[in-house]
Amino acid sequence: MTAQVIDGKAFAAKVRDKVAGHVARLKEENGITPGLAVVLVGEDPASQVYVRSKGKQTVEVGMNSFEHKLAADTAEADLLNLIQQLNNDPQVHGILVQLPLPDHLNEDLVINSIAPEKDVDGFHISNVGLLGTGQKSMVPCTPLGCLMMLRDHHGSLSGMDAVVIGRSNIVGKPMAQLLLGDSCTVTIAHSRTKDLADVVRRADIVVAAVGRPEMVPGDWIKDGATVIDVGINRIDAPEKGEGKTRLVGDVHYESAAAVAGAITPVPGGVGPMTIACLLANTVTACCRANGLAEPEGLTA
Ligand SMILES: NC(=O)C1=CN([C@@H]2O[C@H](COP(=O)(O)OP(=O)(O)OC[C@H]3O[C@@H](n4cnc5c(N)ncnc54)[C@H](OP(=O)(O)O)[C@@H]3O)[C@@H](O)[C@H]2O)C=CC1
Ligand SMILES: Nc1nc(=O)c2c([nH]1)NC[C@@H]1CN(c3ccc(C(=O)N[C@@H](CCC(=O)O)C(=O)O)cc3)C=[N+]21
Repeated sequence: MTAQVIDGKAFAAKVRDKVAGHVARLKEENGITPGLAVVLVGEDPASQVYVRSKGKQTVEVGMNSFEHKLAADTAEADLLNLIQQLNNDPQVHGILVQLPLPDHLNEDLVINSIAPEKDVDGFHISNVGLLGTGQKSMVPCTPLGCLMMLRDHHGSLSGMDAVVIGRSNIVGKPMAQLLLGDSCTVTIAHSRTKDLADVVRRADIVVAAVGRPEMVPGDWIKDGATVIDVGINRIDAPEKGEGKTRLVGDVHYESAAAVAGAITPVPGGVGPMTIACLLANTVTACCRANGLAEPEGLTA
């Protein structure tokens, strides 16, 4: 089977259009402009690229973007103070603290200091608990984007065998919760999993979120399975010229695309959906904060 390519870039553009429509209505009918605050600590080049891209897309859909860039050696108390200010600022409906944080900062403490209703990443312990118990929450952007693409492709996911490779708090675990919520039979694999190849071969849906370039080969994929590749790995690309690099996923794309039913590419798959879902979560947060009806089709 040759896989259908799931075009995350095109899907993300549609999600952003919907978001822009809701933003326009909020402005016109309610006089409210949704606002997203992004906090970046330090100068990690990849993080700087993501933050710039988020800011640009936030403005493009008509929302306010507030960027806070702090020095790498910022004291924890100063960061917590800034978050407190943003929590209290009625212009700010969503807060994102870019991860990873420098080592001297306690990531859990920082994330849990964000007001849960403004936690558009869905990383706060309240949101994690709400998601785990099937209650209304803020859903982490990357897994939400994956779920939207899966639902769009399959309609119902009920009864499907899903394998999530990776158990991080930001991707693997919430992804597994969402798939369970849609009645998949879910397996979570990780670095201690025995016979990973055999586990993956049983899956109708494979979500790879590991951070190891091209570690999942095509011969692990069941014929016709749907493959969602979350990995973003920059590797050397001497074929493009000296010192050049390129992005690859956690799945070996060519061999997997030869057997899968559908597959997301890297780049142009999950990545763009992550940012689109961040914007969607910000509109959702804004509507909830103002007691307005939630936008349809933008939440889990
Ligand atoms: N597209 C997007 O929007 C986003 C992409 N990413 C990308 O997704 C990938 C994963 O990110 P993240 O979840 O933060 O990563 P983490 O490093 O936090 O987690 C990686 C997971 O993979 C598991 N793992 C590591 N090695 C193996 C192995 N050999 N076999 C099976 N499992 C293994 C680890 O297991 P264990 O727990 O046992 O150590 C861990 O659970 C990265 O490439 C990241 O860049 C991340 C966020 C957003
Ligand atoms: N608090 C927090 N929330 C996050 O959601 C978060 C984070 N911290 N830290 C880092 C990871 C990573 N992440 C990505 C977002 C978009 C792309 C993306 O748009 N990728 C493009 C390619 C971009 C490029 O060319 O480098 C694509 O896949 O097509 C990738 C990765 C969000 N993360």
